[in-house]
Amino acid sequence: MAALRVESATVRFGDRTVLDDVDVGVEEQETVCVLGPSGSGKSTLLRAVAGLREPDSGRVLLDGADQRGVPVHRRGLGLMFQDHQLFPQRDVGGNVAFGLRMHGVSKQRAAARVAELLEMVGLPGAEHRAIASLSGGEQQRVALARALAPQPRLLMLDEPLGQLDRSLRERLALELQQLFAELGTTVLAVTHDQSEAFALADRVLVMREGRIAQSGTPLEVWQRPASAFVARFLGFDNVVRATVAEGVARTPWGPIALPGTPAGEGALLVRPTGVRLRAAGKLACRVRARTFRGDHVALLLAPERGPELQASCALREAPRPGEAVSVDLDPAEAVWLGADEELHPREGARWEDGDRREDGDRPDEGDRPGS
Ligand SMILES: Nc1ncnc2c1ncn2[C@@H]1O[C@H](COP(=O)(O)OP(=O)(O)OP(=O)(O)O)[C@@H](O)[C@H]1O
Repeated sequence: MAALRVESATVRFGDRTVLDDVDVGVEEQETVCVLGPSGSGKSTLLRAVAGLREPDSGRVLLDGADQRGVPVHRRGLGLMFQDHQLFPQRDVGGNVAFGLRMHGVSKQRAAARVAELLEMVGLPGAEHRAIASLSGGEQQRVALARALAPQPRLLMLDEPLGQLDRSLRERLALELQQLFAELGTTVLAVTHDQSEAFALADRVLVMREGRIAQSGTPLEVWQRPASAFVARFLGFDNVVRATVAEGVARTPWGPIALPGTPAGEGALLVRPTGVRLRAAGKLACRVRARTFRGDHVALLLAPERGPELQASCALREAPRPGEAVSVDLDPAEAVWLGADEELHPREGARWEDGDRREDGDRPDEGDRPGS
């Protein structure tokens, strides 16, 4: 039986439908991450499961039992929400013990459990430290220990690592994944950061305007985004309209062989790794910008025809901004995204012209996993 099942949940605020007939399942010991742009309904879904906002229609089942009318504190959940901050007047131990004492655990047993939990989250012996003396990352660890303390049947995390800088976030995401696996914790987490979701999750749900746009393992979603929306949300910008006939997609960049794809119009993604620099490639381009990403270089190319292209190449062969290059598009790195999607330009595009980003001093440039 699934630990959590959300069936046809709908939540409205006034005449706005914020959660629209959503179905979600989380299996025992599974970590599911809900991902999506701001305002897509992620927190509302979590709040509906927690009982902070009853759905207007549909059901929330925990271990098979309908939770309608069951108050938040009787649902057996561990909550680590942005609006559930630590108690600043209690020390670390007092914060972690809070839920235990509420459940009537004796002082002595609570103290032993607190010590064990602080050890687990990497803060051994921190019981008597003041909350104000902790760094952001340490506070997140204490909040996690507090949520885990009563051994919840479902741990719910809302932007668990949101306040932290990127390198700490990635490290903690990996630590959390290991911890949840060791403890056998069942987790439903919300984040708008795909690298965090992909590091943590057994399965990701991508939300769009109150609905589930895609559900799958991180690898499935990464390899086969279900729509232009999901592809762009993951940071893939090489998405264009194309027409397929006889196994060939006609794109503004030229034809790409897609054997077996049914004829029709739709959206096509070419991954940056599929834009190959060649001595005599079929598509001439000028390099508009480049960014160093550790083990490779991300290029922004202005082709002689069609929209700009993101490309990825090795450090040693990276051309300079302004240089003329030519590319071939590798059909093995092209994904047909289907016919039913209008093409939205992605919000907040990060590219800028010229050489400015060459020094790689902008830490947020590395946040598209694998791109
Ligand atoms: N109590 C409320 N009253 C009215 N509208 C609300 C309320 N709570 C949320 N909304 C609206 O519902 C929509 C979805 O909000 P929600 O917080 O679930 O999105 P989200 O995906 O978690 O966004 P973010 O990543 O910014 O936290 C938003 O447009 C928000 O303004």
